[in-house]
Amino acid sequence: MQEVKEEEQPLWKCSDLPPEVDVDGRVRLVMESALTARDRVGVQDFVLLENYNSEAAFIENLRRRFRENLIYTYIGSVLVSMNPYKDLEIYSKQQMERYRGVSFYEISPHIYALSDNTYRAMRTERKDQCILISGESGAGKTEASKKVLLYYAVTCPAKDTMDTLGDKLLQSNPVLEAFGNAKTLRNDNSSRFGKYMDVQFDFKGAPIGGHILNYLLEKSRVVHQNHGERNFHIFYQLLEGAEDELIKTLNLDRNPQSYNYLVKGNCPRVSSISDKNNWKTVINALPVIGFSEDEVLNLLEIIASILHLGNTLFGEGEDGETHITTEERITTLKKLLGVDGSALREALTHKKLTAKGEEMISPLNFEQAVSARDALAKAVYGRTFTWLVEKINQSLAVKEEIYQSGKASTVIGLLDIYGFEVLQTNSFEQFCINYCNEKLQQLFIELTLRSEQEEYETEGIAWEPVTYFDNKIICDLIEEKHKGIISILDEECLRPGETCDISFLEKLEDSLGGHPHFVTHKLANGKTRRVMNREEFRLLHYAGEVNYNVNGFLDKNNDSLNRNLKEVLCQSENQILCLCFRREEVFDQKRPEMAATQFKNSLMKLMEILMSKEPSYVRCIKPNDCKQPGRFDEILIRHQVKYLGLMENLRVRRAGFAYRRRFEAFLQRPLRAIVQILYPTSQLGICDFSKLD
Ligand SMILES: Nc1ncnc2c1ncn2[C@@H]1O[C@H](COP(=O)(O)OP(=O)(O)OP(=O)(O)O)[C@@H](O)[C@H]1O
Repeated sequence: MQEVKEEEQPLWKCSDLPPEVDVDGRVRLVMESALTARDRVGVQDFVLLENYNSEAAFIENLRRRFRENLIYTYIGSVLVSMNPYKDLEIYSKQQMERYRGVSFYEISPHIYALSDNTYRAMRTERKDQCILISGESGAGKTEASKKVLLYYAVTCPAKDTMDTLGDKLLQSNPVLEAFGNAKTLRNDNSSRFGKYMDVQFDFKGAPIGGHILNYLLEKSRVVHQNHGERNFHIFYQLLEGAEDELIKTLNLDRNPQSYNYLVKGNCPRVSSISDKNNWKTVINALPVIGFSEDEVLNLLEIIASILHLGNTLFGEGEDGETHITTEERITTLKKLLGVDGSALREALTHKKLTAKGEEMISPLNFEQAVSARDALAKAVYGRTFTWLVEKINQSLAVKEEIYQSGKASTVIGLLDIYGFEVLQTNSFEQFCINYCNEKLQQLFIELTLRSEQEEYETEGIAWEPVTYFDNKIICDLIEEKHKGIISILDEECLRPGETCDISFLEKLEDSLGGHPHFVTHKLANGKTRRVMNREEFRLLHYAGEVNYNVNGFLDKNNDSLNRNLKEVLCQSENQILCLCFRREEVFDQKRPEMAATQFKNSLMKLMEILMSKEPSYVRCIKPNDCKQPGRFDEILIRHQVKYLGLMENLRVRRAGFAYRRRFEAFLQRPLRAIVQILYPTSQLGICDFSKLD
C-alpha cells in the first residue's frame, strides 16, 4: 500500500539540494517545498487553515488528506479521524515508539499521539482523563478505541500483573464484540450497545485494572433483523466454528437458515466476516478472561437455547387455546436451560395474574404466546450479556487493596457509544440512541464551546464570540420530569385502562403540540404531512430531523416478562441463568423502572462520570455508505462535519489563546527543521528554541 509519510512531506533533505545553493536559497526552497506539500496533502491542523470559517475549505482539506491516506487531522487538541476502509500500515509497534513521549504538535496527527498525550496529562497533572469517541455507525469508533487500548497495553510500564491485565483488556474485545456486535446495513461489525471503559493506572503509570459500563443492548435484534442484517455474531460463530461434538451436545444444526431467529435478515454469511476464525478467537479468549469450562458450556447452552426457543412454534386448538406444536424443542430447552419442562410449557402458553390478592392462571392467545416466547428470548440474551460484562469486570478488577478505593490511582476512561442513527424506520432504540447523542452534544457544548469561551473572557482575551445551537431545549423535550417524552411514555405504560402505541402518540400530541422541535402527521403543515406516516412523531434533533414510528414503543419500554416465565428461570440449574433471574425479583412487588427511564438514569450517571474527568475528543467520520476505500462522498461528509459541530469547534479553537499557544508550538517544528538545515551539525533540542527567540 502506498502511503504518504507526512513528516517526510514538507521538507527537503539538505543533501537533496545542490551544493551551490546558498543558505537563503535553501530556506526559500524548503519553504516552497512545504507550501507545495501543503497544497497536496492539506494542513494537519485545521486551525492552520487560512479560511477557517469556510466549510468548503474544511472539506477540501479533509479530501486532500484522505486522498493521501492521511486519515488523522487535528482541530487543536481534537482528533478528526476518517475511516479509510482499508488497512494502513500506521499502527505498528515502531509507530507507537515514534509517538511515545513526543509533544502532541511535533509529529503528524495520530490516534497514538492523542493516547500518549492523554496518558501524559494523567501522569503529570494527576487528574483523571477521558477520551470521548463519537461518530455515526461505521465511522470507526470501535477501531479507534481498540487502538487506544493497544497503545496502552504495549507502551505503558508493566507491573508484574500487567501481562495478564493487558491480555485481559485486549481479549475482552472479541468476546464483547461476539455477543454485542452484529452485521447491519451500515457496518459489518456494528456495536449494538454503548460502552464506557475505565483503565486504572497506579502512581508509576502502570495499568492495574479496568471496568466496563454497558448501555442499552439492542435486544430486539435477538428475535428480529431487518433485511440484509444479522443477529449477534455469536450465533453464527457457534454454528460455523464449534466442534461436531459440541454441536451434537447442543442439539444444533449447522445451517443458520434452519433457525427462525437467524433467517429474518436473509443474510447468513458476510464476505468480510470469518465466523469460524472469530469463533476460535472467542473460545480462546474466554479462559484468559477467567471463564471456567463450566461457565463456557453454560454460556453456549444459553445461546443454543435461544435458537431452539425461536423454533418453538404454537398452534391454536378448536376452542382457541394455544398449544406448543414442536414438543421436541421443549425437551431440548429443558436440558439446555436446566429447567422443568412442563413448567416451561405451561409458562409459554399461560399467564399468571394476581387479582385482589388471588393468583389466577389465564391462557394466552396465539399472538400473546409468540410475544411471551420472544420476550423470554430477549430477556435471557440481555441478562446473559449483562452477566458477561460483569464477569469481565471481575477479571479486570484491581486486585491490590491500596488501589481499590481508587484514591491512589488515576483513570483514563474511553467512551465508544452509538452515534446518531437515522434508519428507514426508526423505533424505540433509535430514539434512545439519538437522545444519548443529544446528551453528549450537551457535554461537548459545556466542556468545549462554552467553557473555552468563558476562559477567554476571564483571561480578558479579545475574541470573536462563536455562536452555536444549544440543544438543551431538545434534551428537555425528551427528559423533563412529568412533561418530557420519556415521562409521557412511562405514564402511558403504567396507567390503568386501554393503552397502546397510538394512545401514546395522541398523548404526545396533546402535551407537546406547538413545541418547536416536535411534529406529528396531525400537527404538521401540508409539506411535512405528506412525508410523515400517521404512526410517527418527528423530532428536530440538533443533527437533523428523525421520524420515529411509535409501533412497539410501549412494549419495549415495559420490557416485561410474564411472572411465571421468571419463576421457571429462577429455578434454573444453569449457573449463569440462576444469577440472572433472582427469586427476589418474582416476589418483589415494586415495579422495576421502565426501560427508557433506566436508560435516562444511566446517561445521567455517565454524564457525571465524564464531567469529573479531563476530556479529549476523537471525532470519527465515515467517508461513504458503501464501506469502500478511497471514496469520498462529500454530501455525507458535510452532514457529519455539521452534526459533529466541527466548524464551531474550529472557530472556538481559532479564537483564543489556546489556539495561539498551540500554534506557536506547532510552528516550532518547521523552525527546527530549518535550523537543522542551516546548522546541520547542531544538536539543538526543542527547548533551545526559546533561546533563538
Ligand atoms: N483506522 C481504521 N483502519 C482501517 N479500517 C478501519 C479503521 N477504522 C474503521 N475501519 C473499518 O471500518 C469498520 C467499521 O468501524 P467500527 O466498527 O470501528 O465503526 P463504529 O463507528 O464503531 O460503528 P458502530 O457504531 O456501528 O459500532 C471496521 O470494521 C473496519 O473495517
